[in-house]
Amino acid sequence: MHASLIQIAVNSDESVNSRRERAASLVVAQRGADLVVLPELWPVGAFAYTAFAEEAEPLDGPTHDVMAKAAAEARVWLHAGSFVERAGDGTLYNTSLVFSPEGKCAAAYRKIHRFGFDKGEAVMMGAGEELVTVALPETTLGLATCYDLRFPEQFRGLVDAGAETLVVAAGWPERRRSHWTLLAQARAVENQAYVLAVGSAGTHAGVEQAGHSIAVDPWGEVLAEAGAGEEVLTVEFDPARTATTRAQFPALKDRRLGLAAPR
Ligand SMILES: O=C(O)CCC(=O)C(=O)O
Repeated sequence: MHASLIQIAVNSDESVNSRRERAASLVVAQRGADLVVLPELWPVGAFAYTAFAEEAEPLDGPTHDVMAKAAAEARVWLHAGSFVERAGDGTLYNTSLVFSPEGKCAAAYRKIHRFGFDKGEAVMMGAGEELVTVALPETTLGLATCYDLRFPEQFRGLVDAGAETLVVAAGWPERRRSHWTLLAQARAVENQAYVLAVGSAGTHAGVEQAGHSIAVDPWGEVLAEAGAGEEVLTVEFDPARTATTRAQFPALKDRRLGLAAPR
């Protein structure tokens, strides 16, 4: 399988419309890939909290339409990263969309773990309540967004639901880049799954983005890693290796669930 991870730059001096058009061109240029992935909240910027309400869109808004068209034009499966969704009741969500090569929306995932503690996304957005997997012809994707990467139970839940390739769309800050790389490898090793973790580049709202998108195999080996700037990271991988790794080193079968609480 050939995946293209689009580490787009999200800088404050570019408009949302311009970046949307640029992202679409980058997707279309990946024709020939099987899967293309964009990062978290790339239209507005993951830390541009003050613009969230103004740039919020319905599920079938401009980002949906532009990305559906780009997926169909490129004939690829497209994880279009996330955007600020305004639901029917007015609640904002950090929502990722996945499109088929025909441009049909195959899945929507609302970020489960909101970042910011007592500010930003954590107080401005609603939390997703559902795990989301997407069955591609070659592999089943399990979806996660940025801060979710710190919560192994979400990934185990995705594996229990059949995920073989874990896709993380992020807007991870440079300040904690060492955590990003370490956690991406940890999620791959403990779940014996591919991890495709896609961050953004650039600086917005005063927060420098880490870049360093990374593809990790089910043994925890790094297959490819981007630098800090805008870049399309391409990676070839054999999806069957998830099953062979799990069969040859069957640690997932040794899980002990339902242990007694300490006395
Ligand atoms: O967990 C982190 O260090 C970064 C999380 C984050 O930036 C986010 O979820 O938007």
